[in-house]
Amino acid sequence: MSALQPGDRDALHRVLRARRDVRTGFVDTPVGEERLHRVLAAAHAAPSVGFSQPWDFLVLRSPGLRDELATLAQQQRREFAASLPAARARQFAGLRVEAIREAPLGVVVTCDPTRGGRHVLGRHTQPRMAAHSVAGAVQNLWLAARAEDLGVGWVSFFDERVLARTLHERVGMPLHLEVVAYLCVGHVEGFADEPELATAGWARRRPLAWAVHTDTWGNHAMDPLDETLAALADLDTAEGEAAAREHLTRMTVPPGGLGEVGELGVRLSGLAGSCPPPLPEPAVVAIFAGDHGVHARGVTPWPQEVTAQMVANFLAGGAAVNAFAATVGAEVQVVDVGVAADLDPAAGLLPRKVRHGTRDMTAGPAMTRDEARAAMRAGVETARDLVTAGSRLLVTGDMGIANTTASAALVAAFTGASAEQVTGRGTGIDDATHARKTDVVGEALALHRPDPADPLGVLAAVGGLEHAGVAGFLLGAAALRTPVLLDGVVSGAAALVAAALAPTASHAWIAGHRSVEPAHTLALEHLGLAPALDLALRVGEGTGALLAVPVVTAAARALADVATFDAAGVTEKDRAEKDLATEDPTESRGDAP
Ligand SMILES: O=C(O)c1ccc[n+]([C@@H]2O[C@H](COP(=O)([O-])O)[C@@H](O)[C@H]2O)c1
Ligand SMILES: Cc1cc2nc[nH]c2cc1C
Repeated sequence: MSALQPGDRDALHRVLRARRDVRTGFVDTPVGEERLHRVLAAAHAAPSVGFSQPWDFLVLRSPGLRDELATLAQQQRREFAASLPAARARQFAGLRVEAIREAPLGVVVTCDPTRGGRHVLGRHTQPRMAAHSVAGAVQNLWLAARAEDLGVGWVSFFDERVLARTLHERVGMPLHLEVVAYLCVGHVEGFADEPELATAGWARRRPLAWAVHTDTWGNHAMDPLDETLAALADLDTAEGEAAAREHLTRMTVPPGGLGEVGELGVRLSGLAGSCPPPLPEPAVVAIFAGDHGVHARGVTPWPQEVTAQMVANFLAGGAAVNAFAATVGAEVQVVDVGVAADLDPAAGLLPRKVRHGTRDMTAGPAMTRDEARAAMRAGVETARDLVTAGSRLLVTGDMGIANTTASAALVAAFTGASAEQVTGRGTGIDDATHARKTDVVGEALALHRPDPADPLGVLAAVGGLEHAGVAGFLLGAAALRTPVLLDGVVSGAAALVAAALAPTASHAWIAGHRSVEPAHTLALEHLGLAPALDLALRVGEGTGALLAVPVVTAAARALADVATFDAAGVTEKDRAEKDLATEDPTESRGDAP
C-alpha cells in the first residue's frame, strides 16, 4: 500500500539537498490551486504530538495585508541591524531577509496549544511539543513545495505578539494561537546551489561529524583536538605567500615600504592560499575566563571573585574590551572554561566550564591531563563555532585573577628562562608581592620540572584553564585557515603550548601587541612573532589585540586595492634606471652642439 518505489530514496535525497530558503527571485506567476493543495496536504501529513495536528494554515493573497506585514518585518530588520557590531552590520546591509511583498502568497502556519483538549498524549510532559510538531509540518511543506518548483522563505523578522495581534485585527485569527511560521511562497527564477547566507559569507555549513556524538557526549568520529592536530600536519602556506610577495613588488609603493604591514599581507595570503586574501572581517574576540588555585599563595592583591565580576562586566558591555571592540567593530564572546563561581546564562557567554578553577600548582599539577585536553577541546570548538558563524578574524582574550603567575611558569617552561626573568607585575603589584610571586613561580618549576617536549604535561602542571582554552582556539583557527590575533602574556603563553603541539599553526597567528609583562616579550621572541603594536598595555581581555584589528584589515585591503605600477601608469624605479641607462645622452641635452 505505502510501499516505496525504486528510485524514491534517491528522489527524496535530491529534494532534500535542493531545498533552499528563498528570499530573492520570486516571480508573478500565480500558484495554481491544485499545486498549493498538494503542498498543504504534505504539511498536514506531518507527525504531531499525540496525533493532535495542532496546525492551521492561513493563506494570505491580499497585497495590502502583505504590505502591512512587510512593514513590520522592516522595523525588526532595522532593530537587528542596530544591534550588530559594525563589521557585521555592513555585511547584513547587503542581505535580503524577506520577500513578503514579492512572493504572491504568504502562508501563516499557526499552533493551537489547546488542540486536542487536556489529555494530549506526550504534550502533558512537554508543552512545547505542540509547536515542535508544527515545525515538522513546515518542513513537510517546504520539501513538497520544492518538489513542485515553488520557492519558500521562512520569515522570522517579526515580534510574535505584534504579528499575532495584527492578524487578529485584520483577518480574525484567534488570539490564543501562536504563529510558528510566516512563509513566503511562490514560483521563483531558480534555486541556488548553496544557502544564500553561505554564498553571502554570513555563515558556513558545519561538517556532519562535528554534530554526531556516539555513546558519550563529545565522542565524535574523530576527537576534535586530534582532528585539528592532524589537519595542521600539512598546513602549506608557500603558494599564497609567494603570490603575495610577487604582487607586493608590483604595487604602487616603494619596494618594502609597507614593512611589517606587507609581511602581514604575506602571512594572510599564505594562510588563505591565494592573493589577495579575503578581508579579515567580521572580527570576534573570545575572552577565555578561568580561576587559579595558585591565587591562594598571595600572588596578586585582587580577590578571586573579580574574575566572575569582570565576566559580568564584559557581558554588560562595560569593560575596556567592550570599548575597544566597539572601536573596531568586533563582536565580544566570553568563554567560561574555569571560573570558580557558577555563572548565570547570558547572551554572549559560552558555558564551557571544565572545572571550578585550577588547583594550586605549587602543591601538585594545576589540572589533570584530561582536564587540560577538555579545555583545549572547548577552545577548538569555540574557534569552529565562531568561524562557521561567519567570523573571518578571531581575536584572543583572557580573564583570570592570578593568571600572569601561571603564564610566567608556562613561558619559563618553554623558553628555559628563569623565574626572575619571567615574573612580572601583573595587574600591578608591590615589591613584596613581586618577590613572593617570583618564589612561587620558582617553586612550581622546581616541583614539576616541566618538560617542553611534553606540552600537554606542562600545561596541566602549571597552566590555567584559560591558557588551555586559548591554545585550543589557536589550533582550531589555524586548522580552519582563519587568522587569529594574539593578545597579551596569557595568549603568548598559550601559543607556546599550541606551537609545541603543532608548529605549523603559527602561520595563522598575528601578535596584536606586546604587553609590559616580561614573559610576553620572551614568548613572542620564542615564537618568532613581531607585535603589531607596543602600547605598554597590561589589561588582558583582548584589548591590545583588538587595537591591531585595523592593521590586519589594512594589510589585506592593501593587497586587494592598491594599484599596480602598470595599472596606474606609474613608472617603476628599476624601469626609470633602465631607461636612463639606455637613453641616448645627446638626445636629452638641449645644449647639444
Ligand atoms: O595581557 C597581559 O599581558 C596582562 C598583563 C597583566 C595583567 N593582565 C590581566 O590581569 C589579570 C591577571 O593579573 P594577576 O596580577 O592577577 O596575575 C588577568 O585577568 C589578565 O587578563 C593581563
Ligand atoms: C579590574 C581588573 C580588570 C581586568 N581585566 C583583565 N584582568 C583584570 C584584572 C582586574 C583587577
